[in-house]
Amino acid sequence: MSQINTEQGLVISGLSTGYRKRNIIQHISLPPLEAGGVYSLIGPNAAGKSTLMRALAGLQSAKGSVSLNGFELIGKPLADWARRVTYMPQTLPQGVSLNVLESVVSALRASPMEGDLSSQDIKQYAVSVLERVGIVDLALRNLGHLSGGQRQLVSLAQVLARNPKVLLLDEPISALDLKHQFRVMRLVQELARERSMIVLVVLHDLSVAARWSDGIMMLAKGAVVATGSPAEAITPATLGQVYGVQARVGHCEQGHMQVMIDDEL
Ligand SMILES: Nc1ncnc2c1ncn2[C@@H]1O[C@H](COP(=O)(O)OP(=O)(O)OP(=O)(O)O)[C@@H](O)[C@H]1O
Repeated sequence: MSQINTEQGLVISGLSTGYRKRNIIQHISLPPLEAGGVYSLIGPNAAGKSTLMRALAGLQSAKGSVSLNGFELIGKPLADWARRVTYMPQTLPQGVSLNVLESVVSALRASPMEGDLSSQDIKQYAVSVLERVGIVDLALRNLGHLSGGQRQLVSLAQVLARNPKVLLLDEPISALDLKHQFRVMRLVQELARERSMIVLVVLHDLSVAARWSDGIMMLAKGAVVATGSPAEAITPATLGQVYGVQARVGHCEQGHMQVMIDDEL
């Protein structure tokens, strides 16, 4: 049996998961993810990022250890995960006949963290979350009538409203324009700090990942290839090995890391 783990943060150790006929994530261990930190999970298509995220949300059976502040989650009922971890999947809500505000309220009502809030309090809180995400003007619009980017912002509001200890975001800015990408990443970082939340986010834009992350986990073929600070994990060598590209890593005038691709290898 596993030892009692007193380590703080989210600790992933010897984790394996996959599908009925195929193991995808192969016995991975990561440095602890700390409260208040934003961590990016990066890697090529089909590396296993979403599979790992679903396992960390308790939505897929897994072996090994996932512990939060010493509480082992593997083997526990979904309710134990849901009290601590909220997951925003890659796919966006479709054709739901709710308006935006109602959809955030119903996400809150479904949340085990709702507590004893009155209906009025829940609604006010939902409005404050829409304000924070910058979409309060969409509050009364039907979800089914929104653009892809607007729906992605609503999904984000739904998960942020639940105020989890661990927030898992699977490609949360894939449908957003440049300004909204920036705004969402800044908001996610601010909320992680304010609420001492652990955020793990899947991103494909490595310059964005480098700019907003406290730590990077680079995954390829279900295994961890590099971890550490953005500068430690994102290098021409790891980019060549994992993505098969000839890349340069530089810095812009403001000092932010920039990843540039020169060619395929
Ligand atoms: N429901 C499923 N049943 C069987 N295999 C699956 C299922 N979902 C994903 N896979 C397989 O698991 C592997 C990892 O997929 P996953 O979606 O985790 O990758 P990813 O890194 O998130 O990719 P992307 O960047 O393209 O979103 C792929 O080979 C995929 O075909």
